[in-house]
Amino acid sequence: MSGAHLDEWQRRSFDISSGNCTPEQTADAYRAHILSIQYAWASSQLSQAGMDSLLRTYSERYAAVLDSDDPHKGLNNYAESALHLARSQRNYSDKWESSLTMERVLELPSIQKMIQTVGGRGGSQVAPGDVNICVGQESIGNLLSAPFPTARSEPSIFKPTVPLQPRKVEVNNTASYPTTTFISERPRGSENIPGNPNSFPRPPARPQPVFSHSSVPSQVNPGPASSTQNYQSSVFSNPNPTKRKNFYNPEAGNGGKGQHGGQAGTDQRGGSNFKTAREQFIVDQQKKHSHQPQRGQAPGMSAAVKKSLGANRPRGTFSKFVSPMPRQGEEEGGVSRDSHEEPQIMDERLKNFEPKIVELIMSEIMDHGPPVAWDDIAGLEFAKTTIKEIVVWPMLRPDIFTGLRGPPKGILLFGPPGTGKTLIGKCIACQSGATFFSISASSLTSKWVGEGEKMVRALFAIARCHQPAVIFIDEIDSLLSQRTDGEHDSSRRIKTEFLVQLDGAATAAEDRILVVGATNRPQEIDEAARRRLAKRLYIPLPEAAARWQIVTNLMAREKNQLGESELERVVGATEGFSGADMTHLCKEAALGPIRSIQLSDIATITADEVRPILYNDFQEALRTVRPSVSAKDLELYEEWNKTFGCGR
Ligand SMILES: Nc1ncnc2c1ncn2[C@@H]1O[C@H](COP(=O)(O)OP(=O)(O)OP(=O)(O)O)[C@@H](O)[C@H]1O
Ligand SMILES: [Mg+2]
Repeated sequence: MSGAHLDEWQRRSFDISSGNCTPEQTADAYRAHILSIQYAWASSQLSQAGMDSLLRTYSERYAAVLDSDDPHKGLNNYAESALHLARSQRNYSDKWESSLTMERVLELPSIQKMIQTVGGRGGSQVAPGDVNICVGQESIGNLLSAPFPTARSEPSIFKPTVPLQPRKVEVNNTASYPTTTFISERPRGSENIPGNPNSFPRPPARPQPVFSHSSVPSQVNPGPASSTQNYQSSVFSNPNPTKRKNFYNPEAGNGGKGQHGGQAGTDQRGGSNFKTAREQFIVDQQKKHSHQPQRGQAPGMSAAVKKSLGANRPRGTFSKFVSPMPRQGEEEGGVSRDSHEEPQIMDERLKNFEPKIVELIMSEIMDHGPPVAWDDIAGLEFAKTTIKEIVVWPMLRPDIFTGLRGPPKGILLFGPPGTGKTLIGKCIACQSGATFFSISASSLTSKWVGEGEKMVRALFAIARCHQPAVIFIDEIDSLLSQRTDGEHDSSRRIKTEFLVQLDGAATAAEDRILVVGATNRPQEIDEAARRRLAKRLYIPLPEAAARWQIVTNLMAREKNQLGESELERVVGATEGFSGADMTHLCKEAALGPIRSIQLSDIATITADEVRPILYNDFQEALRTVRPSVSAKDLELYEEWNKTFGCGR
């Protein structure tokens, strides 16, 4: 380095090390050092290696002073200056401020020209309300360009013979010039916000908005009718009417009054997503109903639509009552019923029932669970055929199932536990297409004396309103067990009411209500009820073919290596098993591959690596799964079937 540079360098270094420098001076000194180093290198007074070394040293020291948050040693101004930089950035959230002021706007050439134009046409007659100037994005251009050429061609507009009233304009008389000017400074983007208070601040003493459609007829001295219309049409000949309206007539969106206000409101809706509360309600209702599930049924089975009727809704103290009544216009027989629910009117036949009870019954309507097809029920061919004959066909062709061919009004499915009685009930619900009520005995028995029989009456009344209907009562023995002397009066009354209703349903030929009861204790059913459940179908334990089908159906969904002969051996080993036992056995066997996995691998093994189900797994499972129906029990069922059953 040159001598001068070195002297300067030394002086600065001395200053820094003296300890008398402020952080600002230290930083300056280091910055000067860095510049000197660069200068020395650029003028070949310093080698590259020396420059690198010195630059690194002094850059670090300089940075240390800048970033140090010790007020005696550092500036700690890095973040500050960054924030300062950030603050300087203009962004859209900054409030936009126009450079136009009240005073300056009058100096604008266009304003001057306008003033001259008006003045040249006898400006003294121009009332304050004739000129409105809005300083904003587009409004000034629109106002200045649109109305005045029109005004020139139709001078009557601006030369009213009757002195004009102070009118619908915001007046700002800051200047001595008689023309009334209203200047509004708006933040950018506020013009599309209806009712935005920023968009048009108005002094309270002047309640009418500028160019308000609704205010024009009432505020302006009418003059010639055509004048008013021309005036308005020229004012609103904006290529973007919606925008203009939003800006000038914030009330339009709120259902502006009067001819123009109404129109503006309509236009605005057309241009935006605004909906009235009623429109929104209708849209919501349509959406809701378009998602309402319909019962699965064959095409053409419109008569057999199952309504959910509120069964999907969670029940609670405050849950809204959904009337189960058929809608107006719905045919009595339910033939033209569709799934579209609308607010329903109370059915005459149900007016005597408490809504609470009706709702409770409606909540018992079987929901549309996973669909069950007839083929999902293994075996039980006789029962299935009979039920189809009694339930499905008469529902489809009520015209030919009349008179003696009329179907029975009551079915009893009885048999050992786990043989598919409830499954058949679900299948009827899915396949018959009738309104399906699934009632458990417990829902009909209430702790309130007298409620139970009301429930039974309401149940049948509602079913009558929703014909064709199937009332499925699982475990019917608990509801219709034999009446004994010692039993409680209320349960006795429920039974009696049930029998009466069952009788009514059975004798009313035109009613299409079918009661299906299921029980595994048929011998406990009251004899009067037994008579009314005329078709008593035995649901026996599955035979070999049915067991085969159950295993095949279940295994089809799993990875397995079960050969034909092995399957046969499984079927042979499960004599006396119910359908539920077979399902249990398959579940147990399916766990075999999982049990064979090492405990250490269970967390990491992929589903594909799990081995298929083998015959061995069934053998293992057969060690733990036993039939749930004893031979003795079976004899009782066989006996009862022989005595009361309708099977062959
Ligand atoms: N015939 C069958 N075909 C296919 N699966 C069956 C059959 N019978 C029973 N199952 C299986 O057993 C399960 C229990 O059947 P379900 O509930 O219908 O028996 P249930 O006769 O109503 O018994 P319970 O008298 O104890 O009420 C069914 O979910 C089904 O998986
Ligand atoms: Mg059952």
